[in-house]
Amino acid sequence: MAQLTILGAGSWGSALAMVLAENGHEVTLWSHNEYHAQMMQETRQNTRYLEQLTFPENVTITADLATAVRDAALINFVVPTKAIRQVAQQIKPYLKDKRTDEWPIIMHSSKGLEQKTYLRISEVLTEELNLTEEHPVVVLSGPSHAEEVANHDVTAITAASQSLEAAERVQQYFMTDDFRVYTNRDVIGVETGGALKNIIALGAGILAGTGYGDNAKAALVTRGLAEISRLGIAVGADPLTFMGLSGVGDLIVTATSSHSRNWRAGYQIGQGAPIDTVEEQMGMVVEGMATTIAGYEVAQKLHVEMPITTAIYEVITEQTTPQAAIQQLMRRDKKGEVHFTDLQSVLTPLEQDKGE
Ligand SMILES: NC(=O)c1ccc[n+]([C@@H]2O[C@H](COP(=O)([O-])OP(=O)(O)OC[C@H]3O[C@@H](n4cnc5c(N)ncnc54)[C@H](O)[C@@H]3O)[C@@H](O)[C@H]2O)c1
Ligand SMILES: O=P(O)(O)OC[C@H](O)CO
Repeated sequence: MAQLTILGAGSWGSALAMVLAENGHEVTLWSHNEYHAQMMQETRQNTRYLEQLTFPENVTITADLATAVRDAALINFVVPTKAIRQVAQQIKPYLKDKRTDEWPIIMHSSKGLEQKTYLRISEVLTEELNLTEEHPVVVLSGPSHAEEVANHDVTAITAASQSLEAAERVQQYFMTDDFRVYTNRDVIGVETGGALKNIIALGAGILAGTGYGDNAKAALVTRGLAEISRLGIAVGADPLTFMGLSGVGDLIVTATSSHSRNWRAGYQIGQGAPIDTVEEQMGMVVEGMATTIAGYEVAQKLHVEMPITTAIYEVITEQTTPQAAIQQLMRRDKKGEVHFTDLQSVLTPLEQDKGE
């Protein structure tokens, strides 16, 4: 059985460590917080982030990066997006030599876009770890609340990589009777779907907190998916990916569930909580706040129309209220719903670019 490492001992890192351990692998779970690591190693619980889980014996918890990384066959980054680059820089000295040693699979299971650069997480990892086409990143993404995975509820998820072989190895490591993994080649689509759905989940929480009902939620999720697809296609995603687990699947699970931290943060905003306190009060990462800013800025830069994202951006930057933002959205110019021909008009220039 393989030696596999998870970097980040929050709710998702802990749930994924459990999945791998239940498959018989030797798992090392790294926390950047020494006290937290020691408590988890002693009590075999992660009461701070995922209290229902008991770590199997074959999970070792450490705060020592060298121990975590040195002999790993797989290194899975599961830290908040804002910490990805820094953690990648920290592990660099302990990685094997790509030219001579067996190189570990580098993967991540986080969901976001880097602030200011708007890079996807796989791009940040590729940049920092000098990855090549021979060793591309694998992305694990899809509808998956850590709490439900910890409870052995049924989950289906996607492992995406430019290397089908690497994606299949990840599929093999993670797949259990209640954790089903599909492979996918569209890294751009899988990552943009996973990141941008957090914006819409935040919006769904805002709607619910403001008192709107199911019609509004369905409108938001459906038109939100149109926006996610539009931006995703503009950066090179396969449109069909947004119909899959990491697209509409993740949007449903996040925008319709009170398990979602993004939804809950939005709900508090809708209820009138001061915006600057919401993330801190949650005590866990709420990727949707930073992703809304990055998503809004990149849409502006690429001239992609994203009215819902813009409305949520204006609410969280306190330029407008949820009620005024919703009214503004409803009073936009009359539109037709997107048809296949519209999609073609987006795709054709992109296809031509690829051919040149
Ligand atoms: N929780 C879920 O259900 C779930 C499911 C799928 C994907 N994700 C994604 O996984 C990522 C991690 O989320 P989570 O739910 O585990 O978050 P969390 O808030 O539960 O835990 C975050 C972890 O990251 C650590 N951390 C914070 N700053 C750090 C830093 N600078 N360096 C190293 N570690 C740091 C924290 O100590 C904590 O252990 C996010 O991108 C999230 O969107 C979460
Ligand atoms: O709790 P959230 O909102 O961070 O969402 C968790 C996962 O991304 C759902 O797939």
